[in-house]
Amino acid sequence: MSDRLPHEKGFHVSWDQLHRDARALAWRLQGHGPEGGWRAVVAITRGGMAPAMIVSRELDIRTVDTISVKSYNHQTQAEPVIIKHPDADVVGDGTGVLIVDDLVDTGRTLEVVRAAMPKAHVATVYAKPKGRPMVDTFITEVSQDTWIFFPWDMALQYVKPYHGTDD
Ligand SMILES: O=P(O)(O)OC[C@H]1O[C@H](OP(=O)(O)OP(=O)(O)O)[C@H](O)[C@@H]1O
Ligand code: HPA
Ligand SMILES: [Mg+2]
Repeated sequence: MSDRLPHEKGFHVSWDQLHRDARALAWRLQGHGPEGGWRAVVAITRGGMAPAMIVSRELDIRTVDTISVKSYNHQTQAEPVIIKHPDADVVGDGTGVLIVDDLVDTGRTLEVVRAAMPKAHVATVYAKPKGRPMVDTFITEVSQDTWIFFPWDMALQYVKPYHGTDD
């Protein structure tokens, strides 16, 4: 985690917001594939799976595969390694393939994914400035010192009312 901290700000994303932003991503991608259209979606597990489901539903892409990149060993960042590849028959050199992830931060994950599928189109819902050059299409940019909290990592909880507090 070391080079991902500290984060001054938090950007909290609800399921509803994620759904709308992933739909906006699909809208932006529609009709922008190569000749013949988008052939397949490859989700970067695990965070890319929910956005990939929404994008593939909106664009009616039935072929969906996954790529799994392991970047962290306990809490130490190591060189990212692909521990599960998508089906080679599905992706080929990546032409017409949409790679989907929830966000790009430093861009290290996408670096290895792009190297494996150089001709694929990379789309993320959110992007931070450092990793932005690794993405072809995204929806919302947040600053590098912002931590994005996704709905699968959060729960609704009680918040104390303002009254009765000193300031
Ligand atoms: O641009 P980077 O600095 O490489 O960071 C972005 C990646 O980090 C997170 O995944 P993580 O490796 O934490 O795994 P997860 O998706 O399984 O939560 C996020 O979902 C992106 O895939
Ligand atoms: O801002 C973030 N939020 C959640 N997971 C992440 N992985 C890298 N950066 C982030
Ligand atoms: Mg991830």
